[in-house]
Amino acid sequence: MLRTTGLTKTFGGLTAVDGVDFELGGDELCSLIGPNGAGKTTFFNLLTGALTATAGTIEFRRGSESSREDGGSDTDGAWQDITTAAPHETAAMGIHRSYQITNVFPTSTVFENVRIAAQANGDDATTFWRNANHYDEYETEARAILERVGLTEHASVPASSLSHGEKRQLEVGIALAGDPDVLLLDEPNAGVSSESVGDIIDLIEDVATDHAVLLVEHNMDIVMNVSDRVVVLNQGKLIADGSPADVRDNEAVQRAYLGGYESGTRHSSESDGADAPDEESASAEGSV
Ligand SMILES: Nc1ncnc2c1ncn2[C@@H]1O[C@H](COP(=O)(O)OP(=O)(O)OP(=O)(O)O)[C@@H](O)[C@H]1O
Repeated sequence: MLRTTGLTKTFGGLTAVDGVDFELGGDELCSLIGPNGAGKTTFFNLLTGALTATAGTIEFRRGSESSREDGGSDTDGAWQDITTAAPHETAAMGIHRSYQITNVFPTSTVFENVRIAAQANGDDATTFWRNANHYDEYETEARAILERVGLTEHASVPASSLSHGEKRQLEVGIALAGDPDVLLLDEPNAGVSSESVGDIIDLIEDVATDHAVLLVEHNMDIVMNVSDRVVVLNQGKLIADGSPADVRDNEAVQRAYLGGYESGTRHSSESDGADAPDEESASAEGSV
């Protein structure tokens, strides 16, 4: 569905992403882990077109075998080179991300945030005279998404009044409103209270049932439990790619990142909460 070949990004003398070969399958929930500064966010920004690669390629292939059998579009099945695509182009193709830093319209209601996102993705997003039926469709779609992310009862409150964990749920809802094939989730658990972590895990697992998901997450208990596959970046290089158990037992990964990881333990390099202005405290046990 999404693959990179030799993907590289340099900032001056620093190589943040270094020759990464990676492929994400259509039905996969793959976690991207690594120490602070390993290049994970830069890698996300390259995939969405927010940053332009220094070298290497990014390709996207829309639709799985099953969706093609169901009558997918003409471009289904063909790899497209999207290395130089801009963010609005990757979004239009079906690659969406939720942000590590809360990215909602704070004074709009929870419902409006999702409806606006659905409308922005709609066929008539650039048309001044909108079809009233389409408007109804966006409302229906927004309500279905709020139900899915567990925010129906908060639909009419301003987004600013949500707890940090609920804002994370809203961010995933906004990303879903873009009708993505690939969801890039950037630390959806960061800053979420330990009581809310279960909701976030349920949400990640739910969206992974019908989307390809690439998850950046520092909480190893979440990573080990939800992932089909784990890839590890260290100093920009991909140093491991395999099942959660294989990666956990990989010596290079233990040295670079997981040293001493045991289920339910915390480690000093965690970054959770740094971007969390809300009252809820740091994320769950098990962050590294
Ligand atoms: N715009 C930029 N200009 C210069 N250097 C940058 C820029 N963005 C990232 N870097 C550097 O690139 C390296 C990788 O950063 P990146 O944010 O991708 O790491 P990360 O794995 O996401 O880290 P974290 O887990 O802390 O979020 C770091 O050394 C960072 O300082």
